[in-house]
Amino acid sequence: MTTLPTLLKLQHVHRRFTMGQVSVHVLKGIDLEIRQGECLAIVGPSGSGKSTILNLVGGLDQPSEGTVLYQELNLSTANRKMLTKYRRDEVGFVFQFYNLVPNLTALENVLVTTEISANPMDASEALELVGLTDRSDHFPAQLSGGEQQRVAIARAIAKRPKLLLCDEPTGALDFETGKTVLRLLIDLNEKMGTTLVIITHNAALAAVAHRVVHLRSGEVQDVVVNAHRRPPEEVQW
Ligand SMILES: Nc1ncnc2c1ncn2[C@@H]1O[C@H](COP(=O)(O)OP(=O)(O)OP(=O)(O)O)[C@@H](O)[C@H]1O
Repeated sequence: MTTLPTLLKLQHVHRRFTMGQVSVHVLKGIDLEIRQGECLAIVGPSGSGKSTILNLVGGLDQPSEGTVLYQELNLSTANRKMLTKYRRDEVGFVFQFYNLVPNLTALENVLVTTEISANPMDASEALELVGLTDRSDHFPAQLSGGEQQRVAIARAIAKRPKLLLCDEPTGALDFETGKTVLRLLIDLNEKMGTTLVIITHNAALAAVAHRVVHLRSGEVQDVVVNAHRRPPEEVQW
């Protein structure tokens, strides 16, 4: 994986949040590269700054200091319009609690994305990729947690993002269902070349990634290349 080109680069990134008199220094000088086509896991204890990094990488937030570069685009200085375009065209998001629209069917939830994307796949094709064609007309409440997460993944990938950002994607699922969802994400990474970033507090999950970033108190402790990646089916947690 070492020869893959860089897709996204964080340089000396700091993030402070100020509330009244109190300032919290959450990210303390992060240097990190995300490479094209890799599966990168970011692990660390609760509060270590994982979601804060994901928000910066996803163009949902900007650093207090330092640079976030997506290819030629400087996300740290980009204006709102540029960030919106970046999120719309380049990034898919998958969250722990799916974030589906409850009164839309599975297909309509995917259409929400495809209708505003430049080069989307058919919403039905995206549902087929996650194995849910027969559930297209079902509402989220009629689907299991794992199925809802698969709809959320279909929604995220339907716009063919270069980068798929997953925040605790299996966090609300039981062990077996979690493995199915993880398998789906790994397949997307391998078959479609989508760059995958998975953040989790569950270190065991990181065995499926090419590289693992260990985060502690807002600093990168180390970045480990997984010499022996495990298929999701073999991961225990
Ligand atoms: N908007 C904000 N305002 C103030 N503090 C914030 C804000 N966002 C995050 N923080 C603080 O930054 C720290 C890191 O939060 P973050 O959500 O990035 O951690 P995390 O590693 O993703 O944790 P978890 O695994 O619990 O989701 C926490 O102490 C949090 O309270």
